[in-house]
Amino acid sequence: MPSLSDAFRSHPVFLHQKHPDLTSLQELPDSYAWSSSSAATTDNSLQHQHHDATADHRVPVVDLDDPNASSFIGSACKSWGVFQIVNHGIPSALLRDIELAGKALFSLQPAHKLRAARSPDGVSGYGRARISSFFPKLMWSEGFTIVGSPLHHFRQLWPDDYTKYCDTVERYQEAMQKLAGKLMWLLMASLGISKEDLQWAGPRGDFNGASAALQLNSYPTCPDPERAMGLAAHTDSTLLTILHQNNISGLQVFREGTGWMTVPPITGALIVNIGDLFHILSNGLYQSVLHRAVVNRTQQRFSVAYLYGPPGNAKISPHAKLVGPSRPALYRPVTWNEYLGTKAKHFNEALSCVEVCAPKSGGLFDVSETHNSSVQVG
Ligand SMILES: C=C1C[C@]23C[C@H]1CC[C@H]2[C@@]12CCC[C@@](C)(C(=O)O1)[C@H]2[C@@H]3C(=O)O
Ligand SMILES: O=C(O)CCC(=O)C(=O)O
Ligand SMILES: [Fe+2]
Repeated sequence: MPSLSDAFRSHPVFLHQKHPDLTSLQELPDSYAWSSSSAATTDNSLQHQHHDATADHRVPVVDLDDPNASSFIGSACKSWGVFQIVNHGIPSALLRDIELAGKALFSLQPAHKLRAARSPDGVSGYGRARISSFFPKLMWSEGFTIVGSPLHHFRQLWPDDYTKYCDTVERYQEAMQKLAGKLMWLLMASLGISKEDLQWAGPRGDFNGASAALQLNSYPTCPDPERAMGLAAHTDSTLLTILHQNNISGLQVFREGTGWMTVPPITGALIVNIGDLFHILSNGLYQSVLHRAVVNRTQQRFSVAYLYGPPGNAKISPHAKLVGPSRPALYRPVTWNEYLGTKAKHFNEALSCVEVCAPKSGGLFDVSETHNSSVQVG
């Protein structure tokens, strides 16, 4: 069965590995300047959105212990594509431990971190975001991707001390896998899809064989945050992503008609966002949300994304229950690896690459405008 580690073998992404020590820079180098003036007031402004705090303008928060959680999640997905969850069952000590592991990793000396550098055709390891190759400017962040066991890379980083960090990552992966399965069924229930209707979830409906990547992100303090970009606007190529951010804000989601909205940190809450594969599965009913991370002058920010996808051999297509004479299937079947390959080549156009027919502008499910506009540098 193809594994996630094979995804980039035929689509290597070449990024110059030399990473300056961002923490030592007093001024923003031109190679990191996404906008020319710090007084950017256009739509692409990198500044945090100042919005009124009415309920419509806040990312929904769902209590997973609420008996109506599934229908709240359904409405959140239709109108936002993202929501925060509380009472999710992940112990706060585990969230703290994974954050400490990330902090320890990113505070190693630059040359030391490169011992665990990601190779161009590999998926795991230290480096810039994969999407960097699509932009003329560099992002003010560093990342570490883990698929499967971190043992090999962690041994390079901490020859005497790797077991405790491996243990944290394993516990985190296990807890996230369970939570992701639970979220999948809440999402399915909100669409009227039951266990019998989803073959690839396995006979017990536990999504055994599902694949995932764990992405640790660090956003060092930045001397000129209004002109820099932490992580450029993108959608995740996942079914869903579960994100833990430390108590420093920076994540923004794009909302049609409103623009960029900050997702405020809530202690102990996790953020869930819909990815492109769920967008396909739901036949466009739940749209994958465009998001980005901005940086700030005074506090280093960390985030941990659990990028969850189907088993390697599963073909994801619009679910039969969501397809009918008045609603034809909008996307063709794809495996996760095929989709990651398409993303590696076409980035934010990947979703339109798997559309069944050419996008019709102004159509009910036409998201191409949002996705196109995201690649512009402001
Ligand atoms: C399983 C995945 C999903 C990946 C690629 C691969 C491993 C790393 C993931 C991310 C994490 C950071 C944003 C993103 C856009 C990136 O550059 O690397 C993600 C990408 C995707 O969602 O497409
Ligand atoms: O750091 C964040 O808030 C966003 C991270 C993200 O989007 C990702 O890792 O895919
Ligand atoms: Fe993301």
